[in-house]
Amino acid sequence: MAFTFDDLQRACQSEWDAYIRHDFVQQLGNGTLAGDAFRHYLKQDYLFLIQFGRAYALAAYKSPTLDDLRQAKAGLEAIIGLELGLHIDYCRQWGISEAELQALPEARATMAYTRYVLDTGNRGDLLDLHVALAPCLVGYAQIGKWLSERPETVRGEANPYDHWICMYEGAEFQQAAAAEEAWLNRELAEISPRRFEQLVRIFRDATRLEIDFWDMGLNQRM
Ligand SMILES: Cc1ncc(CN)c(N)n1
Repeated sequence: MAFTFDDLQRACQSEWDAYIRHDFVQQLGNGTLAGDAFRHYLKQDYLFLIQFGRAYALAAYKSPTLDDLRQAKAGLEAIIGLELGLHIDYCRQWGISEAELQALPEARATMAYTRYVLDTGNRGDLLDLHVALAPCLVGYAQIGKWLSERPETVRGEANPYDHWICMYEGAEFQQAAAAEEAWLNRELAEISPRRFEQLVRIFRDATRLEIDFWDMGLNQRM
């Protein structure tokens, strides 16, 4: 049997749905999310993206083939080149300067998630690391698509979070996530059922940590 990314998602469907359709996401789509909750999330996400940049750099270091190395570089570009650049501009529009971002302390949820991924990558192999990274890239692409398709989502100037939705539903982010999913599908096709179960555990844990990250934003917890 050849496993795929969809099998990973199905194995953790309840956690995956709780992540993709989290209250934070729904309120953001409806335009009703409290501004302070969004600002808290934005600040922590800056710190998150820097650590995830390191994780993709670790994936590059662990890549045995040129194809693997190119995939790690594409992930690094999506996070550091595309997303973090837009993020810094976006923070400025929300009254948060780059100097303020650089001086921020990390919330516990940020530390827990990012260090879990780095630790998984350090002690495991390249596939363990990409599976731990998948909820980030593939998950936000699904969130962007889900928000753009659901009828309750408020679009345009009536929603202060419309730019955020545009970033994740946009072609560049969607293509980066599709490339990551394709890489995962090639690797998952080769593994045994026992190895798949090990990867399900990693995927579930990373997805649960994404849920905690949304909770942290909603509750403005440090
Ligand atoms: C917490 C989190 N997870 C995922 C993404 C999308 N790269 C993000 N910006 N922040």
